[in-house]
Amino acid sequence: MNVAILGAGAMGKVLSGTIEEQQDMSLAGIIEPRNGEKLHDIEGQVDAVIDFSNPNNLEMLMDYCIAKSCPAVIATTGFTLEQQQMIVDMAQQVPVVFAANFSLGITVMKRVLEEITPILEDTFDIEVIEKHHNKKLDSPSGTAKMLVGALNGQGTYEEVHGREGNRKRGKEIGIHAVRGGTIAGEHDVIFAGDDEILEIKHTAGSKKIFAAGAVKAAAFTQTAGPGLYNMEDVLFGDK
Ligand SMILES: NC(=O)C1=CN([C@@H]2O[C@H](COP(=O)(O)OP(=O)(O)OC[C@H]3O[C@@H](n4cnc5c(N)ncnc54)[C@H](OP(=O)(O)O)[C@@H]3O)[C@@H](O)[C@H]2O)C=CC1
Ligand SMILES: O=C(O)C1=N[C@H](C(=O)O)C[C@H](O)C1
Repeated sequence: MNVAILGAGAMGKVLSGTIEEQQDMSLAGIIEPRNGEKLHDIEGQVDAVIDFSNPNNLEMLMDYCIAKSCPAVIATTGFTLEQQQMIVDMAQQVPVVFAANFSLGITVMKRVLEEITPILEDTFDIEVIEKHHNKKLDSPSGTAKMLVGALNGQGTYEEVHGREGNRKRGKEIGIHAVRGGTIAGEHDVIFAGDDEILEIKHTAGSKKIFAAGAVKAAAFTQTAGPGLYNMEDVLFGDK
């Protein structure tokens, strides 16, 4: 299959290397919108577009994928609620895999959190700490938001970002974003109880894990009908 990449930044470059290593995949093109390049500039067959770029490029991605009936793998984070709705609408017409994190470890971590949170939530305080490189634009990370969604499925907790000031801790989940150096991505969920702490933590050793997951997602779209899918669907076949 021929895959186009939207975004020639850090992830776009790692992903192009990963695609070139695949036996049954080739790179149809890598598009950098900041240089005025457009998906429609790509000549030849495109079987899926993988987007690791910026929310500002969503309209270009939608226009192209709908016009060409081309599946999309959306890895970009930091979309507004309105843009997330645009992705839902787009998925009525073409297969879309949309996930804040394409690693196997985080996909499993989300499942683990959904399982254990109901057991712990009445007696343990929950805090989320994420750490990323100093080039990252959006905070907190898309993954942290997704994990908080799993922790706070019923919406019973106040979500407190970067706590400061003087007040007692309430029924809340604290969310903290650290930025520095070249950290590929770390997500730590802390359940703190009386005299005991349970931590569930994922550390990305490099950006390659996200590229590998995105390639799996692109392959998944080739046999999927129009619809919105996540990494659980890709890795565990939930749909
Ligand atoms: N779902 C997942 O598993 C993962 C998701 N991501 C997400 O992928 C996205 C890209 O990450 P990464 O490659 O590290 O980021 P980079 O900043 O290295 O690359 C982003 C690309 O998008 C371009 N871009 C940036 N701002 C704009 C803008 N305002 N309008 C148009 N284009 C823009 C950049 O151009 P320029 O260089 O000129 O700024 C660059 O080419 C991020 O949203 C990140 O959170 C990252 C890793 C894993
Ligand atoms: O920008 C990054 O680098 C990453 N972004 C994603 C996010 O916002 O969660 C996924 C991963 O943590 C790396």
